[in-house]
This record gives sequence, C-alpha cells and structure tokens, in this order.
Amino acid sequence: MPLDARIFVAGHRGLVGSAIVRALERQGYRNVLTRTRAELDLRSEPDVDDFFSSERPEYVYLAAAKVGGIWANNTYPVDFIQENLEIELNVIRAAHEHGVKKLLFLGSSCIYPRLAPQPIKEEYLLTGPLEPTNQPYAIAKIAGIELVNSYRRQYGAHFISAMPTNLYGPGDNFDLETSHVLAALLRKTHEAKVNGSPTVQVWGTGNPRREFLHVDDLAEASLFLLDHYDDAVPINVGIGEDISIRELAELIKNVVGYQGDLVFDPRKPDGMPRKLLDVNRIRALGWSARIPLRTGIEQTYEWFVQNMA
Ligand SMILES: NC(=O)C1=CN([C@@H]2O[C@H](COP(=O)(O)OP(=O)(O)OC[C@H]3O[C@@H](n4cnc5c(N)ncnc54)[C@H](OP(=O)(O)O)[C@@H]3O)[C@@H](O)[C@H]2O)C=CC1
Ligand SMILES: C[C@H]1O[C@H](OP(=O)(O)OP(=O)(O)OC[C@H]2O[C@@H](n3cnc4c(=O)[nH]c(N)nc43)[C@H](O)[C@@H]2O)[C@@H](O)[C@@H](O)C1=O
Repeated sequence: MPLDARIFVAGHRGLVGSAIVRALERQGYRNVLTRTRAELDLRSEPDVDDFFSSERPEYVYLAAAKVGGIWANNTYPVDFIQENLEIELNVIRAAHEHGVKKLLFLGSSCIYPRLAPQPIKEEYLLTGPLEPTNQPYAIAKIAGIELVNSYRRQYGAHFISAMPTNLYGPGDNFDLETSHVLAALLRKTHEAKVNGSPTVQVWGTGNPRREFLHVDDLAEASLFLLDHYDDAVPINVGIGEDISIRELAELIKNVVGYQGDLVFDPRKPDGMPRKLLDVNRIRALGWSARIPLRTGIEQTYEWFVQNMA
C-alpha cells in the first residue's frame, strides 16, 4: 500500500481496530479513514454505501463486529449472528461495488470444529460440528469467509480473510460479563488484591486450553497480510503455543502480585476444550508473533491500571 493510500479501518475504537490504526500510523500511513458507530452504523446498507461513495477508500480492514466472551456469545445469540452478518454483507458488498483494491476480513479461531485435531490447520474448516456456546457467531464468521471467497471467484476481487486466535492487549473490553477471559481475570485479580479479597472466581474447570496473541502482533500481521497474501484460504494468526485457563489464572496472579486463592466454578461453561492454531502458513510467508505472553500481560496490566482501574 502506498503511504498516501485511503485506508478505511472499520471498528477503529475496538481492541483490534485501534491497534491497526496505531500500526498504520507507526508505518507512516497518513490517510486513515475512521467512523464511530454513532457516525456510521455499518448495519445500515444505504449509510455504508454513501460512505464508500463519498470517501472512496482504496483499502479496507474489516475489524468492526459484535464481539464478546463465552457468556455474551451464549446469552445473546441473535445479536451475534445478525449484527455480524449485516456488517459483513454491507461492507464487503460496498467494497466491491466501489472498487476497493484490497480488503482484509477478520474472523476468529472459533470457526473451527469443537473437536478439531490440534494444532488447527486452515483446512479443518467445515469438517465437524461447532462449539455450541459460540455457534451463531462462528456461522456468521464462516459466512463472511464464504462471501469474501465468492467475490474472489465471481469478480476476481483481492479480498482475504484472517483467523486470529484469542486476543488481548491495551483497549480490551474489561466488562466482567461480556469480556474474554484474559481481561476478565486481570480485572478480577486486581480488584481482589486492592480490596483484600481472599479469593478470585474463575469460570469453568480451568482445564480448557487457549492460545493468546497480543493485539499489536495481530495488527502487524494484518498490515503484513494486506501486502503479502492474496489467497482464498482464511489464514491463521496466532503465537503457536497454548496454556490452560488454570495456568493463565496463576500467571495473572503472579503479574498482579495477588496472594489469595483461585476458586473454579464448574457451573460456568468451559467452551471449546482446546483451541491452538497451526501457524505454519503465515510463518512460511515470513511473519511470526513477537510479544511473549508474560510481557504482553504485564504491559496490558499496566495499561489497565493507568486507564481503567
Ligand atoms: N477480541 C478477540 O479475542 C478476538 C477478536 N477477533 C475479531 O477481531 C475483530 C475485532 O474484534 P475486537 O476489536 O476484539 O472487538 P471490539 O468489540 O473491541 O471492537 C469492535 C468494534 O466494532 C465496532 N462496531 C460494532 N458494531 C458496529 C456497527 N454496527 N457499526 C459500526 N461499528 C461497529 C465497534 O464500534 P464502537 O466502539 O463505536 O461500539 C468497535 O469499535 C472482530 O471481527 C473479531 O471477530 C478474532 C479473534 C479474537
Ligand atoms: C475469541 C473467542 O472468545 C470466545 O470463546 P472462548 O475462547 O471460550 O472465550 P472466553 O475468553 O470468554 O473464555 C475462555 C475460557 O476461559 C474461561 N473463563 C474463566 N474465567 C472467565 C471469566 O471471568 N470470563 C470469561 N469470559 N471467561 C472465563 C471460560 O469459561 C472459557 O473456558 C467466543 O465467544 C468466541 O466467539 C471467540 O471467538
């Protein structure tokens, strides 16, 4: 992408979108287009069309979506399937109709079968049943991949899809109901330390395993893929290692400096037993994650204390 290219980052105030804007600015891009949801609701087809027609973006990062952790996904299935389908249909269609040169659609590792062999290769998509707690969201994301590939096949569009693993970092959602595990445990553990509480509640058994990628790594990967990838296969983006939720909770205790105990609540869902991406495809292109988990958690905790606590 030339440095004066007109680049639309959809979802620029979110965890991922804000990191992509930071990465673009670091690399010297000076024409980054953004709109808040209040300024442009991406669920509205005519408004999306007007925006593309007046602003004429040349490149698009589609990082706007209805996003949430296991509880939110399980509790608001209509919102997760409907809003995501609407956003994908409007933005991807408008990008094609208004001549966007390249678009990156962000999916999620939850598109893969619940019991997929580990680490999960891109070709395992649609080879088995999905995890029920996030099936509506996963199906919306799979529809997004198919839409991207249909535009590639029917019109030769240079649209691509990336599948990030679980993300964390500055700007994450720290709401205890709707957040993902890492942000939730950072906040709970910090509050337990400050309030002198003897225990921290951890949902589920602690046995599920997850892979955590720092959002600044994902942002670098997103820029890299726009320049170096043009294929129908939705490419995995991860760090290549996973840990159990119990190990994550212990690591967070250590970073926060909390001396109390962890209490597991098996009445809460575990979700997918394991979700570790095979990242050989993106590594072969020349990109690897750089931020180690402990360093990333320390930096995110510092951000949380300065901005949210
Ligand atoms: N977080 C994670 O662990 C993972 C995320 N991903 C993917 O990355 C992408 C971004 O996720 P993340 O940054 O975490 O999500 P966030 O919830 O942090 O941000 C989502 C962004 O989308 C915007 N948005 C949502 N609905 C609309 C709408 N109707 N119109 C306009 N803007 C809208 C929000 O705008 P506003 O701020 O104005 O509300 C917000 O800026 C998603 O596609 C997600 O699937 C993939 C794997 C893991
Ligand atoms: C990114 C991904 O995010 C979601 O899938 P998930 O990986 O299951 O998400 P999660 O981060 O919410 O939980 C991971 C694990 O952690 C446990 N856990 C413990 N204690 C807390 C806790 O306090 N909060 C949360 N949220 N989880 C907790 C929790 O019970 C589960 O076993 C999907 O919605 C999916 O759509 C998606 O794409």
